[in-house]
Amino acid sequence: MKTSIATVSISGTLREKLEAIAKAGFDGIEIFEQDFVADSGTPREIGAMIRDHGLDITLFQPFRDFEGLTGDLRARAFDRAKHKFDTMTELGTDLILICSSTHPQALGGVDRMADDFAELGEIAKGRGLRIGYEALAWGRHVNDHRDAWEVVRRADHPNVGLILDSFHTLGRGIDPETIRRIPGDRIFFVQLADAPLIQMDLLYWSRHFRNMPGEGDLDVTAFMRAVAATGYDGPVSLEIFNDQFRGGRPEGLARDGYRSLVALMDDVRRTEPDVAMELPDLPPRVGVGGVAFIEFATRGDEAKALAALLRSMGFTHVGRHVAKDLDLWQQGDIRIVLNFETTGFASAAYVNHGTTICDLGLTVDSAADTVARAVALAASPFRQPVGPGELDIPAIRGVGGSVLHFIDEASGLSDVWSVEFTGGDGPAPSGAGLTRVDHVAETMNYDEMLSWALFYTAIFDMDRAPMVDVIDPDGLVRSQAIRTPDASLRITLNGAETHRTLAGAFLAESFGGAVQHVAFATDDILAAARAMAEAGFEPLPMTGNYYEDLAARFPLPPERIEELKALNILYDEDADGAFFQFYSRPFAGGLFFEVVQRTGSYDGYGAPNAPFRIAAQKRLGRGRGMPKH
Ligand SMILES: O=C(O)c1ccc(O)c(O)c1
Ligand SMILES: [Mg+2]
Repeated sequence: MKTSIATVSISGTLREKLEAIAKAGFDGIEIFEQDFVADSGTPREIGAMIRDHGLDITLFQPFRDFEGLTGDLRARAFDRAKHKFDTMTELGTDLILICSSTHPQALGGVDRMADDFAELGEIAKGRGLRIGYEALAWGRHVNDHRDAWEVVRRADHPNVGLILDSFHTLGRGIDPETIRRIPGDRIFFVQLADAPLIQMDLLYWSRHFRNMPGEGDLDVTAFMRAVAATGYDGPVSLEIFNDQFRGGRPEGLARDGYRSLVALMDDVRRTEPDVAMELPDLPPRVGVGGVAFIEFATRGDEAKALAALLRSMGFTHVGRHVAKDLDLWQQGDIRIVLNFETTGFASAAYVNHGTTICDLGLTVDSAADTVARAVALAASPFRQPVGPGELDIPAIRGVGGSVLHFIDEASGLSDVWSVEFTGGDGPAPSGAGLTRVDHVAETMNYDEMLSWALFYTAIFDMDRAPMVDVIDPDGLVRSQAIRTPDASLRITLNGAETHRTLAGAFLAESFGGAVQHVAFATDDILAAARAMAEAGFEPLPMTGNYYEDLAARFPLPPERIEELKALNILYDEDADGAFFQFYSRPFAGGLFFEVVQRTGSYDGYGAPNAPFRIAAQKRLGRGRGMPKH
């Protein structure tokens, strides 16, 4: 299998696109006519430039409105095609994509169209070229790959084959299993794209909303499994038309494309074991047991305020690092590391962002496999010199340049607390009854959300929940939750579109994406809130109106509402269960903590409460220079 990507999928000039595509590791490109026409080089020079980047030209496209015409129009279509054949020869590519006609005068009739293709196939053959026919989902007479295949089958010419595009098949709701019946050697090319499920005109949806496989809602894996089962062994190529990508960074897009393609082909290989595929070996998606630790880079007054906040939430300062300036705090299964070092990675994070969560530790099945899979999927490994007495804990780069460390039992890495910390191996203090990390919320620019969702779901065994809109009084924040099947790890990605939202202001102040809040789980939120109040914790104050509204929305007994109000606890429920949550006040530029209790199988994050939480936080400001505790 050769990997390929259409030049339309990436932003920039043709030269910038080629740099990024080659660097990401693709074998080839589909050259789009527009990219080619806009470049100042001759076809021969452009072909050479592409090959100089180590890339093949897997396809030249698109050629429109060819089949089903009569008289002069038909003759002109053949002349246009011959012209393109000349260009292809100069460029050095042998395959052209002909998409099904949308011409108002094109006639239907499978045999008529087959005759057109047989005739053009013969001309192509004379020049050593091949033509591939793709059904556009909005084609005038042909808009289904089964009909395009019938035209190709009847054309019965060795230089005429079928081109499949996952968008056109899946976007129209056509069962991809129908592909299994097509002989693999009659399929000349395969294009892949995903898309979010949105009700809209097919053409508009296709030209503006496609995204990388795994970033949308189409079953591209089922499509590719069916293709692989035919024995097809030609290029697998991404063809992504997306407005947001047109303005993105070429390198990031090419890397995401490569990541999505390798993850997809790896899934196909695991589910279609008879299919032979040349693909580097990579471990399967990684199972995650939960958050092992959360590390803050912090100093000075902010560090003192953070320690006081942790104490008021029931955490205990249980240990010190044997060699470094690190404190370990614990409650239940939650471990928080405060890193005060003035050299190294955490220090750099502090200098760049102020107090920040610079590192997340995840408990995984195998730390070594996690890094191997992540690196095979183009994630960046992270290394720091290992000091005396320290364990070498595998790590990669995560959101906004932060770090993800991986801890497992098999390699003894879970002993890090007793090995590296004095006092780190005592019994877990129960404190206010916070038991574990419920979720970690990362804030980022809206246009980075797809990329980070892909990062997590490609590397880990995690799935996306539907996107929800969070209404900030000053703009919209989109929120995308991803979680492991057993909810042992939940991450919410919050995409801010303006700097006036709370999330956007945090982004501006922290200079890029980062964890903005961490939610801790408890089995008894009333007891936890009371214990914390006694320890001096100051919750985010909610309004009286909120509780009036709660009484109207839910049939809760008045005493219950009074209890929630007294403790500033927010409430939500759905058909599956109930959700209770309260918040800390913002600290260190907009970070905050949350405490939650889930009952039944409530799986959300209290999105209906978010506008009121955000308004309350905005009333308090972002907590830079907040009074010392
Ligand atoms: O939107 C289009 O016209 C178009 C062109 C070429 C393709 O391969 C395709 O899938 C769509
Ligand atoms: Mg296509």
